[in-house]
Amino acid sequence: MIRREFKTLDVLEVVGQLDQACREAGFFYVKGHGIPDSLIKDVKNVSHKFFDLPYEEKMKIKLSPAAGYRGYQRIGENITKGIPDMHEAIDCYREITPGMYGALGRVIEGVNQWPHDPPYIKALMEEYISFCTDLSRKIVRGIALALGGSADEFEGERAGDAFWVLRVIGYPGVSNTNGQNAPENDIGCGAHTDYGLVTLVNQDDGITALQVRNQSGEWISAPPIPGTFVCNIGDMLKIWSNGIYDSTLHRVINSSPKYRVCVAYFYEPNFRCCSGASRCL
Ligand SMILES: O=C(O)CCC(=O)C(=O)O
Ligand SMILES: [Fe+2]
Repeated sequence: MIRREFKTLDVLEVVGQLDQACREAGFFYVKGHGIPDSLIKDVKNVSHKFFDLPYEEKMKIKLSPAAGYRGYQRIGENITKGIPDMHEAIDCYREITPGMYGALGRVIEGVNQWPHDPPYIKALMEEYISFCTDLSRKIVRGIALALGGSADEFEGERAGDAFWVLRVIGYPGVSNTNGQNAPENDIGCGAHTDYGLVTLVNQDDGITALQVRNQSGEWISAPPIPGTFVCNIGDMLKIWSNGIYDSTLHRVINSSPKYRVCVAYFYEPNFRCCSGASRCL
């Protein structure tokens, strides 16, 4: 009995902290999340190995309409507000079998394209995605409570079968020309808000590149804290919270000479949520 009361208090405390972070910043760190540290690191290590490969190798899993827009995207292919981003990436989505979502889903039907080497990468990434889905669901349950709803407010028809996205992103370091650092830092990812519910950012330790815009309009760094995820709110959660929580602008500038990897997991509503479910919006 006493144990139970303690548990309720713990939940209330975390929910209170979530509420404050979502109202004030739209960004927070998540620790004690239960995802094994070894898995979090392995995911980044295999990503580094992939981006280290020659361009022709990476192009073997090239993103294409025929592959449901899944696969490798070369540097500069991703555009934010008209400007090419200085990153390369592997884009993955919840897999969609033919006909699953009718005509609307056809464009994104397909399975993810994983590098062939190392052979275990597919299983590793799929395990990671499954952990991220569970963790995101828990965070969103906490957010639902923080908004005064029931814990499962955003489950079922809304996000019970999240159309998640995983982006494995690589940002080249600042090049060293004639022994001097280049004066200008390229924008790794231009200022944007994420469009979904919540994002889990698993970034390389030791490189500070992610920047978040605060309420005074200043860019604040969100440095990596080992063992944690940076989590941020997307536009759909802003809408579902009636604007009580805001999706915050952020950008990436890798000023370090080191190549930086970030594996970003985006937890989204169900694919059909806004087209088929009567409870939505
Ligand atoms: O690289 C990062 O730290 C964040 C990337 C990001 O904001 C995004 O992919 O939406
Ligand atoms: Fe983002």
